[in-house]
Amino acid sequence: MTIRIAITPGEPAGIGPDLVIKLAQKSWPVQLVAVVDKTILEKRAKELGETINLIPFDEKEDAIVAPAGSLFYLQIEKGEEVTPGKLNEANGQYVLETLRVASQKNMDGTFAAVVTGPVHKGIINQAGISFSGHTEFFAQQSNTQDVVMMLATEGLRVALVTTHIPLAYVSRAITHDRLTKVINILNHDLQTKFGIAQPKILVCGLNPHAGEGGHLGREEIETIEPALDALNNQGMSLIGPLPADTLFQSKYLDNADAVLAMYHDQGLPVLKYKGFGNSVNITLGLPFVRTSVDHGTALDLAATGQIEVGSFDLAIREAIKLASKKAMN
Ligand SMILES: NC(=O)c1ccc[n+]([C@@H]2O[C@H](COP(=O)([O-])OP(=O)(O)OC[C@H]3O[C@@H](n4cnc5c(N)ncnc54)[C@H](O)[C@@H]3O)[C@@H](O)[C@H]2O)c1
Ligand SMILES: N[C@H](C(=O)O)[C@H](O)COP(=O)(O)O
Repeated sequence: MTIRIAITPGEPAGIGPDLVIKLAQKSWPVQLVAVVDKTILEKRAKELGETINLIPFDEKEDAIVAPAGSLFYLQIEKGEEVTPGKLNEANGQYVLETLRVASQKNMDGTFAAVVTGPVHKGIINQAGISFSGHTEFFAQQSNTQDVVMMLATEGLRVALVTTHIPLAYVSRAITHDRLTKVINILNHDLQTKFGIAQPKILVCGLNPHAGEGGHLGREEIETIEPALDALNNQGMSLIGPLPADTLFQSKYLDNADAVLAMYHDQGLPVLKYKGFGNSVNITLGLPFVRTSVDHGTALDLAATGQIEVGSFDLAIREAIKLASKKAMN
């Protein structure tokens, strides 16, 4: 059976439409369906000097693969005309609607996965909608209490305890309960989605030098160590809390399956330094498969043709892999 995957191009003034147009130039072994206002893709294709044949998606028909240069689309009306590189809050609601529809149609089984292009969190908030990221939005849409953001590149996986919150809130968000839930999801998904029987997870401390025995912060002693001890006693292989500044070296990473960072900019700069443009963002713990790019809207490059498509390509390939595995179980 042919798998169907939803694609949301994200912020229309950014490079999301360009990515979709470029990747539709090749053939895929699944039915890709862009959840989009088709006029955005038509206009951007013209600006890029590319051609794309857009086919209306009918969910009642059997899933079929589109030939190279063609792409199925599910129409969502945009707010206003799009100028490449220029954010317009009048399209904030449109962007969210593409995500809402993709989420709902993953929940009802129409699609086997969703691959998201980059959105601009700021402009959605400026449109009056509180939004911190796809990860949190899809969790809310699917009524999932706890999900985990994990980015992966060749040789490194980094998952996060906290995601899109101000640094000032991080310490109080790292609780025994949150750590336990995140680690359970990470451990479970490494086993079931990535086939690792006994995942080895390196866990970062929060403070410099993992708190230096309590002299540079006490979260390690009071919260992180007790949570890791309890989970290790249940049979997990968690190592830490380790100083985050020295754990990203092959001595530790070669024997590990993932690193768990306490906050966004503790783990992701390392991951992106190693593999920016060749990494994928995977949401663990959701009831459906969701992957995404490792980069943002790159407003400066919209409609220039100067973009790298590696991360989006990888995000689609990873979604196909994960959705195929899920379909077989
Ligand atoms: N998956 C997502 O939705 C996602 C991910 C990261 C950032 N963002 C959002 O994107 C917006 C802009 O963020 P930013 O400026 O920090 O990061 P960015 O990734 O948009 O840009 C950082 C730099 O990388 C370059 N770049 C990014 N993607 C590229 C590509 N595919 N090919 C070539 N060059 C590329 C840009 O030109 C820029 O110089 C923010 O609103 C942020 O929240 C969204
Ligand atoms: N934290 C992600 C990154 O730095 O690549 C990015 O902001 C996207 O997050 P969502 O998938 O939750 O939108």
